[in-house]
Amino acid sequence: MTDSSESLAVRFENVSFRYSEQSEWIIKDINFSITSGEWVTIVGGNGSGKSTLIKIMNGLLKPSLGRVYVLGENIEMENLLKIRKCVGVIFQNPDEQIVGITVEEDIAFGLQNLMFQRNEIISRVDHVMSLLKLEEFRNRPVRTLSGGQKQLVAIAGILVMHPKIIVFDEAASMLDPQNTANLHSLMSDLHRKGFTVIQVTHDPEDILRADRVLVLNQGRLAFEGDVPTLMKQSEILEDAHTLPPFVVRFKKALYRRGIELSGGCKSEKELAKSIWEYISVM
Ligand SMILES: Nc1ncnc2c1ncn2[C@@H]1O[C@H](COP(=O)(O)OP(=O)(O)OP(=O)(O)O)[C@@H](O)[C@H]1O
Repeated sequence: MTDSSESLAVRFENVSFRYSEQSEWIIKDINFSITSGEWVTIVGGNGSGKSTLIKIMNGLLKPSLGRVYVLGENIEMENLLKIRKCVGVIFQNPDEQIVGITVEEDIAFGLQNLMFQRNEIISRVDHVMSLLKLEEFRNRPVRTLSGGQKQLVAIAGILVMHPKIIVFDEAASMLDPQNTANLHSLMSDLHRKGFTVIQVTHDPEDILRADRVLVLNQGRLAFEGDVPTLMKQSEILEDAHTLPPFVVRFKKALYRRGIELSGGCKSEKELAKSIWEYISVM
């Protein structure tokens, strides 16, 4: 069955999920849409259902109730392979995604499985290796790499498949600051090129990069909207065991001390400008 609005990357319609008929509901009657090309960040406390939601999104789990559409198509058994090709997910633990012996073999695995031409495989693998600065590891056995290096290999293995929707499920959790910054710039690059980027994160600063944010609280969708709207209701984040970004906490702390800053505070630069304007008229 096909949904008419193919400009939507993902649509959840009244989706509920539980792992077995006897167990508790993990996802509770969730509705949302993600437009193609959007950057959506999903936050929420531990166990709030973020990874479960992602697994439903790429067909790894079937919703217990409701419907899920990816690029206009309802996820069904018959189109699972197609859906998984469209939605590339980079999970938190790279060991779950590593399949080849050497780095090069691991990255090429998905393409080989789908019988891509040898020249195409070589060109795509070379491209992602250079993008993620993995060339020096080309012939290394993956098991000899560090956690962070394995994570980069897992990311390469997804990017090489050219998915239209790329999900980063706490993908930076094993990366050092340098590689985290590289990953953020890669995500921005993918977003600029028109890919749909979905990020699951516990880092409050990531919220500010998103076009839109979904907040999960114990399996319910507590908020769906843009960053400025969420920042005006940052208690939604706190209720969902998630810290608001530093600039919001700082602005609030000043407010409690009687200092009310005007202007937006989407970045530290904007915050500094608002403080400058405040003290300039004192
Ligand atoms: N395979 C499973 N079988 C049964 N329950 C599960 C399974 N996987 C997850 N759960 C439960 O589902 C709930 C949501 O888990 P999920 O991993 O989706 O949360 P999360 O928001 O991604 O958490 P975190 O931030 O800690 O990674 C948790 O209570 C978890 O114990």
